[in-house]
Amino acid sequence: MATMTVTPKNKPKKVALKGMMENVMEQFNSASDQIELHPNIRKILAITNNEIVVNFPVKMDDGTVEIFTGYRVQHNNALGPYKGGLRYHPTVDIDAARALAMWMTWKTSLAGLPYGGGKGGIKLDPSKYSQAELERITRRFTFALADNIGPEHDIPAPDVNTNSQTMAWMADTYMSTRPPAERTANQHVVTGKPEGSGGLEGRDRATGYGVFLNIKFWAEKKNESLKGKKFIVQGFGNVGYWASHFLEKEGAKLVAVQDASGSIRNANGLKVADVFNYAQINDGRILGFPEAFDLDDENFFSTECDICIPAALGNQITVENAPNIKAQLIAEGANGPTNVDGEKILLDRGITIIPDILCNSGGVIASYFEWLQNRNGEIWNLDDVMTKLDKKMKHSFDRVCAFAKAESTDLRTAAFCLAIQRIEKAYIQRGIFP
Ligand SMILES: NC(=O)C1=CN([C@@H]2O[C@H](COP(=O)(O)OP(=O)(O)OC[C@H]3O[C@@H](n4cnc5c(N)ncnc54)[C@H](O)[C@@H]3O)[C@@H](O)[C@H]2O)C=CC1
Ligand SMILES: O=C(O)CCC(=O)C(=O)O
Repeated sequence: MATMTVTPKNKPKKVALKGMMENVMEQFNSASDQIELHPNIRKILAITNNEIVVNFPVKMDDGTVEIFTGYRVQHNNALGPYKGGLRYHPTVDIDAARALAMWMTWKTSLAGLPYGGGKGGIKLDPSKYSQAELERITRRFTFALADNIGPEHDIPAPDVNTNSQTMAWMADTYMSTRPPAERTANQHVVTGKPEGSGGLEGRDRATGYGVFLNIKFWAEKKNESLKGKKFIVQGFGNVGYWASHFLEKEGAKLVAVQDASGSIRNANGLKVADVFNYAQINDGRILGFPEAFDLDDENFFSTECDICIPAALGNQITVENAPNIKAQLIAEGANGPTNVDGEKILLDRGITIIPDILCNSGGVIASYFEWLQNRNGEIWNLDDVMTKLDKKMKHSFDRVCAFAKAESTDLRTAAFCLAIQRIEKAYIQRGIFP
């Protein structure tokens, strides 16, 4: 099934992206204290390597010119090229890009990939632009970034409101800036491309599948079945939809969904494919789905359920709603959906959180497979992709759980410790910081 076209919210909702940098720094500092990170390496990892901000003009359909601001933050490349998505959203700014780039560094490190971390995007509301305008915006942005990205330097991918079409435009524009003999050899400048243009079969579902796998591993550890478990999902785009799809296949029941248009619920279960199909013909919005009741956005997270999957934006679970969450498990599909203060409340209440850098790492792992496929001139099949993904995710899950148990700490701190330790080791091995 294709990735749904998603339009951003059209009504006010609390989205406090401002605190994302403070959150990721608190998480980093607490893990660094725990592992007694080398002070020099701590200094390096606490800041971003490069921050690229570009203002570029684009001609609109009506002939006027609009200026857009795009960002690419390259946090760290000690383990390999910068890697991470590009987001098109009104909340994109330098602070959000910095925080998201840092999370990418920890995510790629934890997953054992030969990558560092980067992230970026354009501050814009894509619902206000035609497809032709979005294509021109993407191509101008890529052209503006061209000297700062590259298949062995910085490799963007899809994120909120970007998809395989966006990546195809980016690859095409980037390749056109290279000398003729090098053009097609550069298609792995981005991952998440359409399958006909170097993309990997399975990259579309990889993040949601990875979220599902983490939930399955958690249930197996508790000797519980997912059959009949109730779950709620915030964000019904690429990640939220696919996570729901795989959970439903395993017998779990979707009981509430929230997207940018609003929230819906049905305690008897919402059919994932029906909600998806409804949104497809409704500008990507779930609100108004006939077999559901509307739900106040404020009450979404307090819906009765076993599993809660935030798969939209950052800072969604906070001190305001954490006390009312009913789920036993938060599986973070989004990046930074739980802020540090909200997390303390959840942990005190005995709720397990599978942290973003572990839970949603299926996407970047599949991106790595796509990059290898392009680099080696291969075409991988879906079965191989899913099997390899499964194996890698299980390995990460087990390592994080084992570390958390051995150190009597929570899963996020464990994931951060493992991720930072791998980077520390690389710096030390190079002999730069005796
Ligand atoms: N696409 C990928 O492969 C990966 C995505 N992620 C993260 O997962 C999250 C979702 O990404 P995608 O599914 O790719 O994006 P998407 O653009 O496909 O979907 C985003 C969804 O969030 C909803 N949304 C937006 N604002 C909202 C709000 N204020 N309240 C409730 N819902 C809202 C949208 O309506 C849409 O349903 C992001 O945090 C992203 O960084 C993480 C790893 C990989
Ligand atoms: O696939 C990728 O390279 C990165 C995806 C991403 O942006 C993320 O994991 O947050």
